[in-house]
Amino acid sequence: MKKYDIIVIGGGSGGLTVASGAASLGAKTALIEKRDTLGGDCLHFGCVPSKAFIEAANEVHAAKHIQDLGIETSGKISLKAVNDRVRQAIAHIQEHDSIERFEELGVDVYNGKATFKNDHEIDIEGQESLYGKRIVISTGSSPMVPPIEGLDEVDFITNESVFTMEQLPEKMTFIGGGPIGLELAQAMSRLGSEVTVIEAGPTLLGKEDQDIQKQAQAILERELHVVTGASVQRVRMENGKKMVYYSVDGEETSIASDEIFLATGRTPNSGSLQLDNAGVETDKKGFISVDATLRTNVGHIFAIGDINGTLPFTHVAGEEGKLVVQNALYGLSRKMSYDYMPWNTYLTPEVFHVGLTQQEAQEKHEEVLIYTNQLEEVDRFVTDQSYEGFVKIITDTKGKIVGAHAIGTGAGDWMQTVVQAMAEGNKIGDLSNMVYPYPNHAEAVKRTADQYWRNKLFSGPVQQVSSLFLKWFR
Ligand SMILES: Cc1cc2nc3c(=O)[nH]c(=O)nc-3n(C[C@H](O)[C@H](O)[C@H](O)COP(=O)(O)OP(=O)(O)OC[C@H]3O[C@@H](n4cnc5c(N)ncnc54)[C@H](O)[C@@H]3O)c2cc1C
Ligand SMILES: NC(=O)c1ccc[n+]([C@@H]2O[C@H](COP(=O)([O-])OP(=O)(O)OC[C@H]3O[C@@H](n4cnc5c(N)ncnc54)[C@H](O)[C@@H]3O)[C@@H](O)[C@H]2O)c1
Repeated sequence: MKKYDIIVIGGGSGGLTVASGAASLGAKTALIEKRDTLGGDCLHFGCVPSKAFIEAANEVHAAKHIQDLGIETSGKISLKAVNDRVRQAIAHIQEHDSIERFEELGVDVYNGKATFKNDHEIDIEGQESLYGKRIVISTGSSPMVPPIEGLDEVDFITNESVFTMEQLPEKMTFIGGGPIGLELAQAMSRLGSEVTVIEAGPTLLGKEDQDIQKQAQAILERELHVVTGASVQRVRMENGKKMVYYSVDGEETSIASDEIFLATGRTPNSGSLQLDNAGVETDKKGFISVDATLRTNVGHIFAIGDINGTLPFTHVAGEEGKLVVQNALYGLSRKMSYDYMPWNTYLTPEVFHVGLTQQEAQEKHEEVLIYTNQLEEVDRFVTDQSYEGFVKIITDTKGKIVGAHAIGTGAGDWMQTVVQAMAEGNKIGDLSNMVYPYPNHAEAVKRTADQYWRNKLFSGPVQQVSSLFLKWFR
């Protein structure tokens, strides 16, 4: 049996970070991936295809609206052509995540489904077993299929099938109004489908700051039919249409469409690992429980990425991977912190999030200060004619940033300056002290932060001392 310093199960965002990091540090490293290719969900069914798809849909949308500048356009959308572009993006990035590249880095890559034989030995379907001194589980997650009557009889689409569709459905119903549902619902609508989103919760984007939720929903409702607070009862085929029956406030209604897209959350890929053989514990939903050092209850087995049920994002899986390389190889107990972990939802306009929402901050801190700025007050957004949205920065009473949120075109890029400030322990006033080239989008951050000095300097003792001095000086 081959012996390794570290075995990584799952060749996605988290697993690849660990495998390349460990091999680069000289550890004898094995990576087991059940699919033929590396890259995981992010590359094949998640971030990469969805962002390529969204970009194509936004180009179609822009082309339709170019008439405002006097140019006529006509023609029909080819969903196949859109998805060909998606495949090109995947193929380009796949080169970076190729098996050959990882082998060159010194990783032994095994292709097959991994299961635990015991807490140190892993079986690979149809192949030899491996021994690992340390084991990292990074097997990701899959679309969660809720127990809705009829879903086993009516075909539905998920993020795993949408990027191979060739025909644009005339009407689509999305069940679930989180990031996956909304990003793709808006894209489908921009390509020309008539889209309805049915969300069980009281609002869309349940994890966002409430003011952001409100504005995002108002903007999306111009392009999508949105139903919130809905309980989906059943789905079934009727006269060639896919019917979704749901009720709001006890009143039942239905909607007919050509396709149903399910985006109701994620379920962990832990079921087939035979974790019991290793004694690794999961929570009730099957997510693998870890402590802050990302160790499971079995000290030499770690779990990172979607499988541990913390924040299901590619960059989180990557950061967790970096930490685990240190903890696993050198026996350290460094702790993972999610305090300044940003995320961005790629709607138009984008929705950016870092730290606490206003609601969370007000629960956690005795007093918080809220600074907001509308994008219509920032010249670059005005010249772009794209000034819908706002920035909100939340601080404690000493100016320490505890959360920041934005909705606006490109927010994920220009809000990054706030993430850097938070990570370096800078305060809101520091964001105002930087120089921003005029006219850029990040000035939205500066204008929000300027309010801190305005409040500090132009009210209270500083203003009083200043006016006394000016009186005397005259
Ligand atoms: C539509 C969509 C859009 C998204 N957009 C974004 C985005 O814009 N930004 C962002 O940060 N995140 C985004 N995400 C989330 C992101 O894709 C995940 O958080 C990320 O892929 C998680 O990485 P991971 O390593 O945990 O799992 P994965 O990348 O899924 O990797 C898990 C790997 O393990 C393999 N595997 C599973 N079981 C076994 C087994 N028993 N043996 C061997 N191999 C196994 C799988 O085949 C897979 O390759 C999106 C997700 C979706 C679905
Ligand atoms: N831009 C990004 O970074 C990005 C994009 C897409 C996905 N992701 C990641 O993927 C994760 C999963 O996304 P998601 O949107 O599937 O999950 P989610 O849990 O964020 O949202 C699922 C939504 O479906 C609703 N829902 C659940 N069951 C329902 C039912 N029976 N009927 C109606 N509504 C129902 C929930 O209330 C929730 O609002 C996200 O948390 C995010 O971390 C990130």
